[in-house]
Amino acid sequence: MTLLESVREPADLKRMSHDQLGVLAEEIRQFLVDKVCKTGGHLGPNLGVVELTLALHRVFDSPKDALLFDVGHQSYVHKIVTGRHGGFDGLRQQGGIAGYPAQAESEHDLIENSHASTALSYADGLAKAFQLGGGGRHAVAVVGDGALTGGMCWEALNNIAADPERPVVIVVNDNGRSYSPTIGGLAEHLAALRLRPSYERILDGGRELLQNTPVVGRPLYTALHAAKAGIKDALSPQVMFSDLGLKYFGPVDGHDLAALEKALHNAKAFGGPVIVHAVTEKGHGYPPAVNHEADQMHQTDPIDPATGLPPKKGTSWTSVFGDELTRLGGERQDLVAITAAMLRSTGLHTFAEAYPDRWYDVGIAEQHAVTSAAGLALGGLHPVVAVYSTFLNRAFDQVLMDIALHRLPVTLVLDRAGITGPDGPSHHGMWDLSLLGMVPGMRVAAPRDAETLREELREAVAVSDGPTALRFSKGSVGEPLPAVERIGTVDVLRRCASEDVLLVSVGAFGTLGLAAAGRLADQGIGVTVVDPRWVVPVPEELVELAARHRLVVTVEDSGRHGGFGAALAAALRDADCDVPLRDLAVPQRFHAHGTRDEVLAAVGLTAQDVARQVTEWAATRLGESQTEPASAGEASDVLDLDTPQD
Ligand SMILES: Cc1ncc(C[n+]2csc(CCOP(=O)(O)OP(=O)(O)O)c2C)c(N)n1
Ligand SMILES: CC(=O)[C@@H](O)[C@H](O)COP(=O)(O)O
Ligand SMILES: [Mg+2]
Repeated sequence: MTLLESVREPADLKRMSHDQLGVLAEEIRQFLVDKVCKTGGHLGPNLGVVELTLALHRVFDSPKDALLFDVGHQSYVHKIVTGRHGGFDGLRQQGGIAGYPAQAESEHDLIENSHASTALSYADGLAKAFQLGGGGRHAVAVVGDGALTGGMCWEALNNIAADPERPVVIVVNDNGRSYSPTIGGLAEHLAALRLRPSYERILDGGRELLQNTPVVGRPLYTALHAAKAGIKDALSPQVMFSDLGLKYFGPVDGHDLAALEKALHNAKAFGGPVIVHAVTEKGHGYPPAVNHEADQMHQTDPIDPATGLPPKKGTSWTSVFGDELTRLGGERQDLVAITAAMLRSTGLHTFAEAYPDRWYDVGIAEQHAVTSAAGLALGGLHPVVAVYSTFLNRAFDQVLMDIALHRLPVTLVLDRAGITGPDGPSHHGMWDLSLLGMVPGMRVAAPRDAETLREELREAVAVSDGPTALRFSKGSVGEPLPAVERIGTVDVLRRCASEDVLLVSVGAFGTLGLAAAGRLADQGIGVTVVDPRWVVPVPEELVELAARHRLVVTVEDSGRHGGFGAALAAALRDADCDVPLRDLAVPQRFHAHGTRDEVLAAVGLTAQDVARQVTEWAATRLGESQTEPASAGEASDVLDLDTPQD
């Protein structure tokens, strides 16, 4: 049995010698590479926190002490040492362990957030609860240098520092990277500090020598120590942190277990809010990750462990967006781009390479991204803010009150909209339509393929009297879905003369809508399929078209509450139209991880499910005549004109 297999709980770590822990760390690294190369996941971040996590579980007593991981993508080692190493073959897979902490998996997992910059706020709250409960417990938060660029961290620090006895231990895991390299003034401070581990080692060595030198040694050491303190204060955010009332320990080599334990023990004994600054390397110990040119394998698909290379994938929505924005950037000098620490994963890197002065990385700071975009627009520019759909949640008030209230020309590009899959409930982009549908003056487009993405992006940045947004899925963009006709802004994808059933497919669900219509045609049910293209506000010509049908069905990869179907139903009511409408959408609950297709199947959003639902509704709404399946060879009694071959 390997040492890794022998670890069932954190207490097992406390019985190990440092030599054994060194062997264990290497076993864990090999284990992570073996498993995550097969399943995909956050390989780089977790390779960087092996020693740190071992030290944390040796010094503190989880779950009596609360161990919190900001974002939580770097919690695989924590899962390994809390009895879950057997679950890694199913990592991020349906029914398998999550890629983030999960309360249902372990008493050691407290927060499953995955949205960055929240751990310090949880820690502040937990620490207050521990103080009220009689003390003796610590709230320990591991926060990355990237997460530390998020505004909530500074709100929390302000509160944590308010009480000199607040039992909070903040472990800054400083590897110099977010998804993108970490930016900003704080990053500069941390970088200045990062230089110091060697400086500390030199001084430690000098201390040894001088303290053993008779007569002159000790006074000389005292003078040097004073000089060090002066340099340290001048050089470090220790001044910044200590001015905030936080004791600073570090920087500590985040791969030196003994040094980490020493710093954490000092922090634990301090009795008030402290910061331990650990300097780590993302991907540490696995060169394909350390040297990964894009993001040090922040998040990787399944890869060949020997080469670190993933299998070839199709053209992504993200790359279509990035390329078209770069083309637009050559035509429009007023276009500028903003990322929140995710330059490449949102596809903005091509624009950034082409126009180095017209893009901004604001750190993991979506609220600032949106309101600074408002500032750029007030300055006469047209900003394009690219974020993942789920992270826009955080900046809703900024969209509402800083952009829309001023009717500013800002375009939000929401990647990973709809069900994303392996990252689980906090990453499914299922709230953007519900949120943006509430914003006065907001216009939202949902492209169905590469061509409509290019077209709708151009339409969006052409709007100058208010905000616009585009939303598209994670992954490959799929086959072209040509229209047979355009009515206003609405594209007809499949025409049925009977005008019995109108199926409205939103965005990438155009494929789903056409496949369902094909199944229904086989049953003699004629369906016209349309793509609204612009889904907020509901196009008037769509309301008119729907009013002419006997049954309207909408399908959308977004939350049902406040989704497109709900908006179309309201528009039909406002038009005094009582055509029955059925809205098929993502149920308003948290959906566990799995592949995108698995999660969609679990909520009935497949062509088969949609066809079955429509058949049932048609039977009740349209009477028997529409549901008599045309017998083999007999033409169905529904004329399907111009029906494209499926
Ligand atoms: C609000 C929010 N925005 C963006 C992300 C996407 N994201 C996940 S991890 C990450 C980088 C985190 O960097 P850091 O905190 O330094 O941790 P590291 O990966 O370096 O260990 C980002 C941007 C997120 N999870 N939450
Ligand atoms: C933790 C985080 O927010 C991302 O790293 C998340 O894993 C999304 O990754 P993709 O960029 O693969 O969608
Ligand atoms: Mg980092």
